[in-house]
Amino acid sequence: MSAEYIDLPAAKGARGSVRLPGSKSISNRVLLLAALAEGTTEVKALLDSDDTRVMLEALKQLGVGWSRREGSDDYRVAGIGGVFPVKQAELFLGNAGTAFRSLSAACALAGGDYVLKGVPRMHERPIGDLVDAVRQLGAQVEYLGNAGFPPLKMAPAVLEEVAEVTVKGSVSSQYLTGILLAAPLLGREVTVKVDGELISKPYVEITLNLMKRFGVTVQKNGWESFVVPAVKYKSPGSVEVEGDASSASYFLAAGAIGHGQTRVEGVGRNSIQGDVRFAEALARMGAEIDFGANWIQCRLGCADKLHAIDLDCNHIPDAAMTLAILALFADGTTTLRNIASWRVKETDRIAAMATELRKVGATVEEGADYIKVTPPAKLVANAVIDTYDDHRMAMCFSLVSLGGVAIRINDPGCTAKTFPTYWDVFKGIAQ
Ligand SMILES: O=C(O)C1=C[C@@H](OP(=O)(O)O)[C@@H](O)[C@H](O)C1
Ligand SMILES: C=C(OP(=O)(O)O)C(=O)O
Repeated sequence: MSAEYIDLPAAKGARGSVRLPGSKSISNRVLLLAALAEGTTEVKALLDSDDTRVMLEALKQLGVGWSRREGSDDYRVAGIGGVFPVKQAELFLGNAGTAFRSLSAACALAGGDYVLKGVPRMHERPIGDLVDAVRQLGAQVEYLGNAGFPPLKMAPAVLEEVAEVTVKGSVSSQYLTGILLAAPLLGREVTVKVDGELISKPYVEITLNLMKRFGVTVQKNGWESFVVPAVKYKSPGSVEVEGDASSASYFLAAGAIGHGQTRVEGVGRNSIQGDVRFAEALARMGAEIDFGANWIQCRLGCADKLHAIDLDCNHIPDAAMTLAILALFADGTTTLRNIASWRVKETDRIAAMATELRKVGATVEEGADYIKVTPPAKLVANAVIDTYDDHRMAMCFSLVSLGGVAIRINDPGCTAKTFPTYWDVFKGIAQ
């Protein structure tokens, strides 16, 4: 979608069932694991979006063969069983944190000359903690722009026989994920220690779960250290990607805001994604939630308003943005805490959320790591929302229309990062 804006009419409600696109976090991890593994992997229901496209393209440039089954989101990846065969490449990774951080670690240990770059915003997203960690292993990494940020230039690592590496966990969990995913390339046991409090922990659970499916069982000692054995990745044959739990949050919230009943299919009780716990927060706000093995359903039930909540959202940083919108429909002030990482994502999400929520009439207080949202007596109609090239800002603010006011969303095409078909799917549930 290349339109400058989309006008969403005031909707009376929301109802319906949505099949979710594939999980971004699972898709990009599985692609890298399948690439590094011995054997061929059939990857089913991969997310088709900007973030996975840059990952697929980068793997191709690094010499990994893959093909897509025509007319489907199913892929066959021919694992290389070790390090990348192409020893020189310049990779463009857009604004995909999951691709940038994991490929940085893998390329740094892969014995080649690589340059990794992205869009201007990616060059403002920190990566110093990951670079510091791979350097302990002997990686030769240089900053091409500002120290601590992409783009990065890598020369063949002079691998040292160190048995331990320490990574900081307080800015992004993706650095730890990157080191864990790449560690089996070392061919020896290595202990990865976490320095300081680790944020976004459920994403590391996804990493460990998928590494195990590819034959590498990491020994986890609390959240302090992880022992990665000297075992090579082996393809499990086939992997089916779950629906995206962060994308699910918009449709579940729609059911509550729109006083209807909505259902998402593709994630459920058995999900390995931490963002399914968004449903718990929604239940605390008064919505009725039902879980099946592979679906989640939401309705507001007899409550006519949602309850305000005060919640530590560190475990659900992405879906927590949807809670900030739900706060517009609550009976008091909602506080979302421990979300400092919002400031270094697609945009400064705390600032962006505060600015745009004020446009629809909310009273908002922001701090370094929290946001407090007090709803207006009446939502302002016809607000024009800026989205800051942040897919979640666009998807979040679409929900305001379900509260019975028209809204304009600028640059709706930015949802392509994780959900290119979002607007059609959204129109399908808005009444
Ligand atoms: O590992 C992952 O797949 C992700 C981790 C989270 O980032 P942080 O660890 O930087 O919070 C999350 O926000 C991002 O969308 C996906
Ligand atoms: C933070 C996000 O993305 P990334 O994987 O680029 O960090 C996100 O999708 O909300």
